[in-house]
Amino acid sequence: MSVRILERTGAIRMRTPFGEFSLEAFIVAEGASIDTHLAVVHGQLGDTVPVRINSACLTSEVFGDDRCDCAWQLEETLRRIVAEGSGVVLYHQNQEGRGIGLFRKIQSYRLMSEGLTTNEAFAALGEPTDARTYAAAASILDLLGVRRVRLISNNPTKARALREAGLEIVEVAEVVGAHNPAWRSYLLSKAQDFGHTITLPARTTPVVS
Ligand SMILES: Nc1nc2c(ncn2[C@@H]2O[C@H](COP(=O)(O)OP(=O)(O)OP(=O)(O)O)[C@@H](O)[C@H]2O)c(=O)[nH]1
Ligand SMILES: [Zn+2]
Repeated sequence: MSVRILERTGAIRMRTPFGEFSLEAFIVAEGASIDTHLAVVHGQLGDTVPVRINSACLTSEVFGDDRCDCAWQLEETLRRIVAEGSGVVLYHQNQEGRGIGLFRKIQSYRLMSEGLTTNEAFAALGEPTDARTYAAAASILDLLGVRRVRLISNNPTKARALREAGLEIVEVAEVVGAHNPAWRSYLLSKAQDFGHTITLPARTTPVVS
């Protein structure tokens, strides 16, 4: 589907607990949909650029809901980018709930609290399990002059989409919140049901004396 960037704001400066970033908003048309996307940039972008494509997860990022590691992934990415000196986060607010939107995502959580798996919940709602596309991300990267990417992600679909759009992916770096037991079943479900590359340490069995 063809993507057109209709408008861009120009960058503003953001000072965050992780460091300084510039932030720019873009209005992007993709087929019939028109959405706002953000590019968050740190430092002078080099030849190979650390990049994360981040789908909104309001429950985690605003309220700290502990069912998923989304807020931690975003924060960890910002920390890594600052440590490395430069990089880009593309933040897609319209991709909440893997593209089904906030209302439908909460409905899917409700169904999951009644015992359905993630996939069963999407099926019950008549939604595709992952409605996201990454053409807007590729177009914004192009505008920013990014050609070679070190992708910070566990999702092989994101890497494939950027490659198909003509970007060179030199590495895919996992970003897995393996340290928090609360996220374990979420991460296992992503690896099993969505084919994500997620390395988890084996669960240690408590020694009973
Ligand atoms: N509907 C629904 N959406 C979920 C569920 N769990 C996570 N999400 C959404 O999935 C998206 C996760 O986005 P990303 O952080 O880009 O994650 P990803 O596609 O797994 O890829 P990486 O994090 O890059 O490895 C967010 O939009 C969440 O709101 C769920 O159980 N149901
Ligand atoms: Zn989440």
